[in-house]
Amino acid sequence: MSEFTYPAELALQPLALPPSVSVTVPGSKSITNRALVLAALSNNTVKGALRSEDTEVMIDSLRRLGFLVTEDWAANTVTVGRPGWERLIPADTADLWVGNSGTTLRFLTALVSIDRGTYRLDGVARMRERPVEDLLAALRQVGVDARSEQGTGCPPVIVVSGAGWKGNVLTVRGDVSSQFLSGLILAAVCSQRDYSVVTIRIDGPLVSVPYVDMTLAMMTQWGIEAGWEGDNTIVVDPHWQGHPSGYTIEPDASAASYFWAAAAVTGGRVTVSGLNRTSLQGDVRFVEVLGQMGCRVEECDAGITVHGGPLRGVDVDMNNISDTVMTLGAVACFAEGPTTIRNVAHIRHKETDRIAALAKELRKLGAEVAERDDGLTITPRALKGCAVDTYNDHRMAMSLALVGLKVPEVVIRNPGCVAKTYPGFWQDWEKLRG
Ligand SMILES: O=C(O)C1=C[C@@H](OP(=O)(O)O)[C@@H](O)[C@H](O)C1
Ligand SMILES: C=C(OP(=O)(O)O)C(=O)O
Repeated sequence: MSEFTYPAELALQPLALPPSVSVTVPGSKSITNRALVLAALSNNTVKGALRSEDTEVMIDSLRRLGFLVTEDWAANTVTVGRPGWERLIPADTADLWVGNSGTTLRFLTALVSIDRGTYRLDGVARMRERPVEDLLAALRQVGVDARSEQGTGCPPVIVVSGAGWKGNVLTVRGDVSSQFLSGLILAAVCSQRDYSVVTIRIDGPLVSVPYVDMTLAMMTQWGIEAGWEGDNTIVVDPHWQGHPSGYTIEPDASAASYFWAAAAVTGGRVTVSGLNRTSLQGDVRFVEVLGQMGCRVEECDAGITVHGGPLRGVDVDMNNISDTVMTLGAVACFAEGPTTIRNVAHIRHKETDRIAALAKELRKLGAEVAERDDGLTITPRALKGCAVDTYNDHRMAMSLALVGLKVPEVVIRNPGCVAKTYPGFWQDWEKLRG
């Protein structure tokens, strides 16, 4: 992302006045990466796309797979398609670099299995610690030779496919990441010519359910019948019924959480435009947690507005909105009474071990934090500014920025890690000054 440069450390200045602003955040990462895959299979244009490291590795990988991609970032529009109709995946061999993008790794591992070919997917050091074995095991059930190159259950991943999936029934575990299931649903679209449905069963609990619902809702928007059958089975009709002519991406609700939370911690008012509760993104419900803490939440045509006020601690199950755990962790430091976050053990497998990282950095800032396997309890104490580490995790950086709105001398180390999903975050954050 050449447009932005970042210092090694960023010293934050607290706000002089509570903000009273309306902001626009970039397109959703999760919707962009799904839409790029669907566009690649159906020759389509994605509008309002997010440009960030996670979407750039997706676009670069699609090119390496032989898809034709035209980018017009002045209009945030990307067009993707196949050069011919003989193959579903144009290149029969490719080496893909997924950086630290979980969605790119998991969606493309599944996608490349639908055609004959040999593919390798690898990423940064942390990506080599992020699990993918449950997805590989599911692909082996339909005759795909899918394995972790070093036997670690993590990337690098090798996928050797004969001629797509043999069979139409798979079972996948869902307790580590929902992205395995979303990848299989996306790939199922073109996986079969011989069956009328593909059935994917979920073995055990499923985390991050709203992301699976997002995948299914997008399939419907793209003319594919896919949906739940009971609580633990997904059925996909692997035949297109037609495609949209162009597809528009919503603003990113996880990115919006930092701005709504800014209103909460400062007692100000912040509107994030372009989002409402009918969003495809579960993270839009983060505002309900702020509502429980004492904020007033207002939804109108322009977007969702949060009005801050005195905050009280809450006890919440965040399994459905786990990308906002760290946002809430920062807000909790400014509430009356403790906040307990539950049922998010799976966030230990993300860009960093997010439970451990959040506990460590909030303690450095002065909060009292009790860590459990599946979450944490944050008890507010007097805070003092210090240099905080971000663990190369964009959400650590953007969440800790909230503390810097109120507490002097907060310094963010490696602020450039925001580029994973929000390269212009620091510029937009300055808009809180009015
Ligand atoms: O499907 C998706 O787009 C995502 C699913 C979630 O991952 P998990 O299912 O691993 O929790 C979320 O954390 C990630 O940022 C995006
Ligand atoms: C966990 C995240 O991303 P991913 O799993 O797609 O790398 C995230 O954006 O917070």
